[in-house]
Amino acid sequence: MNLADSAFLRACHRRPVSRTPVWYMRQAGRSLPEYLKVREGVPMLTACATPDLIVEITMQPVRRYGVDAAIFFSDIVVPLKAIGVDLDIKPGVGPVVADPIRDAAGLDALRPLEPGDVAYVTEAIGALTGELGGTPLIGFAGAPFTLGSYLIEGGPSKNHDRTKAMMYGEPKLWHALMERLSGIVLEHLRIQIAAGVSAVQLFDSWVGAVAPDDYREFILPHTRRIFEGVAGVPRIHFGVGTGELLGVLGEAGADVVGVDWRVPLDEAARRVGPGKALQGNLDPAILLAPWEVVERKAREVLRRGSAAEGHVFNLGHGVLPSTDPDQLKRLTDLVHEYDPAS
Ligand SMILES: Cc1c2[nH]c(c1CCC(=O)O)Cc1[nH]c(c(CCC(=O)O)c1C)Cc1[nH]c(c(CCC(=O)O)c1C)Cc1[nH]c(c(C)c1CCC(=O)O)C2
Repeated sequence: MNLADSAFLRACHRRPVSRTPVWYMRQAGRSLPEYLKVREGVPMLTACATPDLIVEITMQPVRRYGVDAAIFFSDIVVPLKAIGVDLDIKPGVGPVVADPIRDAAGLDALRPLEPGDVAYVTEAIGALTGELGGTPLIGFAGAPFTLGSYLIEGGPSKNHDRTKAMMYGEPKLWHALMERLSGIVLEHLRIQIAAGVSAVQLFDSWVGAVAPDDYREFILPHTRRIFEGVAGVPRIHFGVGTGELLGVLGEAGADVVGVDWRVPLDEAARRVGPGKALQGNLDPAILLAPWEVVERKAREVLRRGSAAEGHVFNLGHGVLPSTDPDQLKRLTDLVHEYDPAS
């Protein structure tokens, strides 16, 4: 099948589809026994820099579930590690940064990214596009706010206090940091597109912590620059807890807006405005409930999703590690059996 005819790319472009496309954030990972097996004894960031492992892990959920898109196996901190930022991913914790950025001198750690820094990414994407055939591959990057939060806080954070303190208290430093990160993110996405990905997703996972006016002032110019720089493939923009931000996210320039489970998709379509497809939004925790509950809730997502100009079925955030893979397989089949014209 021709890639451009894939249900996923058609839905991103708001064209009619014969079935609703589906993939899952974090579809590759700890809920899969075959993932745990190949990751045995291999640190996360080592796996992310090893083309054979990247290819195998990216393919695992495609083989098992028959999803309509693959997502490149990596992490949002990979480009930062690649330019020499001293960080690690601690199991059960997340990214931890050795020297958090707190002042202008800290910006020196962020030099521009060059293709040679992530040659393993280019190599793995080349191999994957061959293996995937007609299944699109999604490239991704973390957005400047979410990456900035890890760099400023030094690790995962509940309230992003230091991040906001810099944003409100030192706006010049904040914008300088966002500018450096935008440059790195933009280059990382361009490298992935040049290597052959069919779509890109910008993960601004923690941006729901910010009010709409502050998003417009402190973040929007930077996300706009990124999306303008990668026109040519569908651009997906995702964050958690963004119900109040959906309107302003719609202004950032993506083709598809990812929605978490807190806002039903028909309401999200109204908030985002015309000219966008939506992606989402089953609560990942629902997959821990009996199948009958999953089925009822998934049908509700599909029904409400039909109010959007295009709908890519997904969870409202990543697959939880304790998810039974059989539930995801059944869910994938259910979405495929649903008639989007009904
Ligand atoms: C915030 C964020 C991170 N990383 C990412 C985000 C944005 C998406 C989101 O909001 O979930 C993005 C990411 N990280 C990973 C992927 C793989 C692709 C996919 O979606 O299948 C993607 C898209 C692999 C991973 N990234 C990570 C794992 C688990 C580590 C492991 O398996 O050893 C995987 C499979 C580690 C990681 N990296 C990060 C966290 C919070 C964690 C979890 C820490 C933990 O609980 O163990 C930072």
